[in-house]
Amino acid sequence: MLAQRVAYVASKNPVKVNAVKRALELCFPAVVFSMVGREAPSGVPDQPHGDNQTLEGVAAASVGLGLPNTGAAGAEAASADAALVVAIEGGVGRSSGPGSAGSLECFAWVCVRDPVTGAESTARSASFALPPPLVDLMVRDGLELGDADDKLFRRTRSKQGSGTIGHLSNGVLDRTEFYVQAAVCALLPFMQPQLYGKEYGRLLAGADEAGGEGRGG
Ligand SMILES: O=P(O)(O)OP(=O)(O)OP(=O)(O)OC[C@H]1O[C@@H](n2cnc3c(O)ncnc32)[C@H](O)[C@@H]1O
Repeated sequence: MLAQRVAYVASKNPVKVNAVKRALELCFPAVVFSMVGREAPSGVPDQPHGDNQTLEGVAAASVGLGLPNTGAAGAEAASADAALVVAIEGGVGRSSGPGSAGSLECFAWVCVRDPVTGAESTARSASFALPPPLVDLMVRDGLELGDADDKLFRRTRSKQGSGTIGHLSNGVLDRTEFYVQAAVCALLPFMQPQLYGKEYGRLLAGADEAGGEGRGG
């Protein structure tokens, strides 16, 4: 019998919930996850700028949703079935790469927390350069990337669909896939607790027990 666990995502954006679900399924094939998406305060602007602000937002969101004794959501997350809390925060920042130095690039940070042990892991996504017409709308009109994208490419709620990366890559890579890889990277310590530390081991220990019980019965 497969172990059942609840995974909390600090957003209701289906792109983020689906990306985390796919990453968890790939990383932990012996566990069946039910996903709960809830908004959690990041304490940073809707469009975070730079690595520091984006990281600050993703860390705050994962704590706000998952820590025990932070209200009903926290208590629930601390229950035996609660496996992990995952937050993803998209950010933009100045690129330092040759050829694109000074232009804006888009990236995300992912933070994964075990709400019981407090073990935490973060990873940064890949990044891509934003084209000048999009940057103009963001800088001149103060729009967040998703709104600038909708306006420039005449789309609706693009941030809940293929995202800017989906449009720019002609569908080669969509926002969900873009986040799946980053989420897998953030999950590595939870997959290899014998290498990263026993505080990351609760999920697998629980899954092994449930799998063992199932095989025995
Ligand atoms: O509901 P929440 O969780 O806030 O989801 P969001 O999509 O609004 O929140 P983020 O803070 O993660 O994203 C910041 C902005 O980056 C935008 N964005 C659009 N396409 C993107 C892409 O392909 N990759 C990363 N960010 C993208 C997104 O639409 C937002 O306007």
